[in-house]
Amino acid sequence: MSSASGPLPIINVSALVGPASSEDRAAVAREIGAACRDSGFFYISGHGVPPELVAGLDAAARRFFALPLERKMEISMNRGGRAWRGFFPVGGELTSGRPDLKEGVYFGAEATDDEQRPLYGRNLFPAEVPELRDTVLRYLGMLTDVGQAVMRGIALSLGLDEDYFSSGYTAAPTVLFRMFHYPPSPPDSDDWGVGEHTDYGLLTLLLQDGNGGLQVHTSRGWIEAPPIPGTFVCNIGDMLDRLTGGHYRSTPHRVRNLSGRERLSFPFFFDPGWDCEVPPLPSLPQADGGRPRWDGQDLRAFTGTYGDYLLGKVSKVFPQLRDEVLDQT
Ligand SMILES: O=C(O)CCC(=O)C(=O)O
Ligand SMILES: [Fe+2]
Repeated sequence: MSSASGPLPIINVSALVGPASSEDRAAVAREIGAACRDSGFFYISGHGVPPELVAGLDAAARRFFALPLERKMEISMNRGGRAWRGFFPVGGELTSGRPDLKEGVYFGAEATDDEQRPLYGRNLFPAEVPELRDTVLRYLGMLTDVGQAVMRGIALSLGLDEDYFSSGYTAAPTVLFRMFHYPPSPPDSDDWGVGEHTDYGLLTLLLQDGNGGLQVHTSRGWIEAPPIPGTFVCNIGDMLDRLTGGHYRSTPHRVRNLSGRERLSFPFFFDPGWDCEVPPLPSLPQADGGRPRWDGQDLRAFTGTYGDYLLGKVSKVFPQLRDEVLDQT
């Protein structure tokens, strides 16, 4: 499969993060809207997340992944129960039914054990890398603010009030965070670190190390989304595609690590509240005339809450957790 190197826009979102004039916010919102209608992928700069925090996260994650497998298994996902937190080893996660060439740790907003819903609860942190706890929790807090800021721009770009999401779908957002380690793939490999997929919710904010490997399926074909220091890759998920009747694209992407080095990445998912239904916005007509999606799924046909949607997806990614999660729902 060929993949041209294609430019995705870099959008400075500082006017959405801090105080700014409504003209400056509207200008950023226009850039975001154009990127969402085009490939659904763009880079953000001016987000205000300190480089030391990013460097600290990378260093702590590298320390964790360098541990022997049995140490990492001490925080195995099997121990996270239906909170869906913890470590999974290489081959332990499926994308589109195939095992991925990566290992990782799932985190989310920190909650107590008595929270009564799946995919929510206490995080599992490794005893051997004590600094990971504060680093991850600080990062989650900052990225939640960045997520709200980008959603302000998305609201404005759709002609909505800038607080449309923060006072509704993201008043109590579903926040999930992962750190992934992709061992190097042989140069002739057919296997994917993450197979082709779209993300499930509203926004993904991805931090990747310097090794590259992310590819995005735009209307011009597969293009690379190389790492750009100081930025996050931002892409929109299925719920924003559904809300906008297909105007904003939830675009397929995939990863293969051909760098010959260990690749780390950190996707942060900023999604609607668990109990929210996310029907199409009445102000927008359907965009794509029923064009079939990459996986044949019809996003408009789904009924239920975002929690229902997410559980359906999770049970395909981690079949062994399905019974645990679904039995207790
Ligand atoms: O690791 C990456 O660069 C992307 C990961 C990804 O697409 C995902 O977790 O949804
Ligand atoms: Fe993704």
